[in-house]
Amino acid sequence: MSADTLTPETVAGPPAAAHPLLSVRELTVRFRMRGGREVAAVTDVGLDLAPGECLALVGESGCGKSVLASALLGLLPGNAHVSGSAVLRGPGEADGLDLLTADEATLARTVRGRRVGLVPQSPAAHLTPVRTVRSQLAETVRELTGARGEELRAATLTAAGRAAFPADHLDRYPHQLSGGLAQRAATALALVGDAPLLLADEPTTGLDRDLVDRTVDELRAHTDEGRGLLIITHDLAAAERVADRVAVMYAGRIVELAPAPDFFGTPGPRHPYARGLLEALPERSFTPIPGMPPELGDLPAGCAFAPRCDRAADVCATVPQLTGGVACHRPLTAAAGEGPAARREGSRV
Ligand SMILES: Nc1ncnc2c1ncn2[C@@H]1O[C@H](COP(=O)(O)OP(=O)(O)OP(=O)(O)O)[C@@H](O)[C@H]1O
Ligand code: NI
Repeated sequence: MSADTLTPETVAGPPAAAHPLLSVRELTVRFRMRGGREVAAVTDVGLDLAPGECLALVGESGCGKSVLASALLGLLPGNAHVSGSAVLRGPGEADGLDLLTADEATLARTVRGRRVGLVPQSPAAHLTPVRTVRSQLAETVRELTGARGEELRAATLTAAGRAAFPADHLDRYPHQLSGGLAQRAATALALVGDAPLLLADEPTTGLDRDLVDRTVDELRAHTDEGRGLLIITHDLAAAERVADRVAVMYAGRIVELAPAPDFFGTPGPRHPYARGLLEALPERSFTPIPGMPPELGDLPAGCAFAPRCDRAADVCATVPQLTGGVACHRPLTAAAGEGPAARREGSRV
């Protein structure tokens, strides 16, 4: 394209940046409990996922990661109130489909398993108890690819192999599987349709390190040819291995969104909570974050992390917005020698 054909839109970036695969805006999920109490599971979440990108969503237990994934698939229970938007776009599709307002028939027929795949957090609960893994896998392969006969048998074996599910266990029923094998069966099922967007919720629970690496590498391979991967994980080493960007969630909000090399390397995390998560790792300073996450039904006013934060000040009495990739009034700066890289060098010399 010559310079004189450039419009403000083309100057702003390539088409991939202009049309992300997934655009989430102001996603909020509240559960209405008996007695009128509300649980703010997800608050004002915004993020984009580009074609071919892997985003890792990390954060302590109960911070809203799985609720976010369930919202994208229309799988929340009836007492959930959802607002905001989550637009999924096919290649070259400018408008896309808002997953939050799509009707159940659309979600069931065209979204779940086809446009959006899910590796569920509790695989045992998602496998059909009365059927063998082979039968469940074959049915999914047949439905999503149309394969029949010998082709179907071979494709079923290939699907099992992608998630390192051993062929000699295919005739077992879910209750005959260990947690790790059930996890691999669920991963195999989720990979079958090569869905443009894959949500993997704790896909490596119960796996040893070799299998963790193999599983996340296979999930990462899913992003070839412009597919996207949102991986929810407690395993920061796995996130570092496969993610392009990291989103850190705390008490229902995204508090940091950063390129993975910046986050895990230099300058390191900028939100004090994100730094705390990294520093809690045994291979870092092995120091837990003091205190406990707040109750989502009873959030403090202002920054929800302030009661646990060694940098909290008066300004933290208001909720910080996510600007420039961090939602903190007093973010860490590498220049001040506060990043984890600087701390590590200081403590190990
Ligand atoms: N059906 C529901 N009704 C009421 N509250 C719910 C419901 N489902 C989830 N929650 C609440 O929403 C919050 C977020 O839960 P979520 O499962 O998303 O956490 P998570 O970040 O995935 O944690 P983990 O890492 O343990 O899987 C929790 O406090 C949970 O109690
Ligand atoms: Ni979860």
